[in-house]
Amino acid sequence: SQGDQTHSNNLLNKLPSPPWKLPVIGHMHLIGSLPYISLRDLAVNHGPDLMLIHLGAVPTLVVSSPRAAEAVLRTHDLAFASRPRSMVTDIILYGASDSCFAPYGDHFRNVRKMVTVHLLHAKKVQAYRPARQEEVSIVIDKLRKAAMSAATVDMSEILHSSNDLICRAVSGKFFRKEGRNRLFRELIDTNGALLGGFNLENYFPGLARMKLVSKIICARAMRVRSKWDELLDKLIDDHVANKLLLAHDREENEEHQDDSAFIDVLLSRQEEYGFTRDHIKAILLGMFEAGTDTSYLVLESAMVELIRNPDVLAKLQDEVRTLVRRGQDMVTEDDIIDMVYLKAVIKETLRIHPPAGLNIPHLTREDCEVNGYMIPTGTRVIINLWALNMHVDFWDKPDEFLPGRFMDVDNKRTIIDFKGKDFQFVPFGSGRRMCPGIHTATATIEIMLANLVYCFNWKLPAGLKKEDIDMTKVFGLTVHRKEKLF
Ligand code: HEM
Repeated sequence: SQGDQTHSNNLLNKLPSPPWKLPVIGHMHLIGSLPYISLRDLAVNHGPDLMLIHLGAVPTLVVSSPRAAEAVLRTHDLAFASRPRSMVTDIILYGASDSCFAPYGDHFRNVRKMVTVHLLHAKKVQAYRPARQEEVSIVIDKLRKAAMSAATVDMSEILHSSNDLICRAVSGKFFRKEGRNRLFRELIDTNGALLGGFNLENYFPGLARMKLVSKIICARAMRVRSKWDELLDKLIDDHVANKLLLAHDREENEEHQDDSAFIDVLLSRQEEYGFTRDHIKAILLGMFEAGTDTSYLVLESAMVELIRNPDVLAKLQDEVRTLVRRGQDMVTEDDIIDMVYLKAVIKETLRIHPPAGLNIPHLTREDCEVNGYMIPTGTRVIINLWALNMHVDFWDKPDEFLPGRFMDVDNKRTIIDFKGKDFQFVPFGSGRRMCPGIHTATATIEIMLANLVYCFNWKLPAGLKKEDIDMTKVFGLTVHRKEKLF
């Protein structure tokens, strides 16, 4: 009601906020092409912990310090655990019934349980070991061929195929059938552009209510949605048809490990959870969306940093090559356990290049007091994960790539965890909305990176210096490099 709105605005107006707010667009003109950097720079002067920013007509709380992030993601986790809805998520994600954009409630808890208990828990991640090894060896073989003819390789393209690992886990071994992997890639890219970024309709709800504008937005989203729909329907039908066959195979194989694809697990528990076919599609789509681009971007950033920092690359190769038994063709996951420097390099990559610079927006479910300010129900909240990773109170020379900062004094283990407890470093978020894919992601990144540096020595194409690597980034649901890495 009008009264609630006024009450809410009165509370929000007490928060620190940058001046220069304009009519209609609010602070929008202050946000550059990389919002996490613009927002950090604004926060330094206008709200180092909490800052209110008006993006179009929508007031948004921006959280920029580890202290404030802890208050929001841990102390008041439950109050901050919902997600804002938008026309686009409603269309593309079947009424936001997936695991990423579902508002907090019974359905969300159900989906989250399905995802954490049956799809992404540590044991399941273990069961995918052979599949990971196989997918990594496909990449290594491609590189061996290129190396033999001393050809320049497009690393962005090669590493993009680490997405195949997730597509395979989600949809089964035969995802390459009929060029589906290529279609996945195309659709995931389009989704990222639609769901992430600063889409106008999210910030000008008035605009979205206008018939013509909403027609245009809907048409764009519907086009993507119908392509997904077709692909997911085919996948589901295939799997239903194969179910009997699979059940038979299972009985044959007593030593069976549960490496069945997410889609099969979902279908086998559909009734138990009361999921509709649309729910299943939304959950599958959410997994493709959240699971694919992220790991590949970390790998690409890691390779960029290793090329820019040859001493780090040498040290990493030394560790990996020492710990792998002589004569082994490839690194296995058993070899990785003691590779401490490898883990430090991955952490430092996640710190400087978190694939999600800002987390997925949260929405408050009730009025809640944080740091002396009352945050009203229904407030949109962004946590600037990148700003936490760069915070000068917590990091020495934050701009420099120094994996050693994550090693303990004896070089025996890494320090500062990314499991959501050290709030200066939460690249996976923390609390009820924390990334459930953390084990899958780390397993994928570790085995791929270890093999890349074990099997090959790396340098830039002739004539290119490391200063020449273009570090320009592009912002969407995830943060991409503008130029490919050769
Ligand atoms: C390096 C790789 C990855 C990073 C850095 C990452 C990071 C994140 C972040 C920051 C969030 C949002 C947290 C929040 O809103 O507070 C998130 C959510 C999520 N991630 Fe990941 N992620 C990665 C890989 C994966 C993978 C491989 C999967 C699945 C296979 C996955 C599945 C999800 C899901 C389902 C959510 C939504 C959770 C919810 O809303 O309850 N992620 N991730």
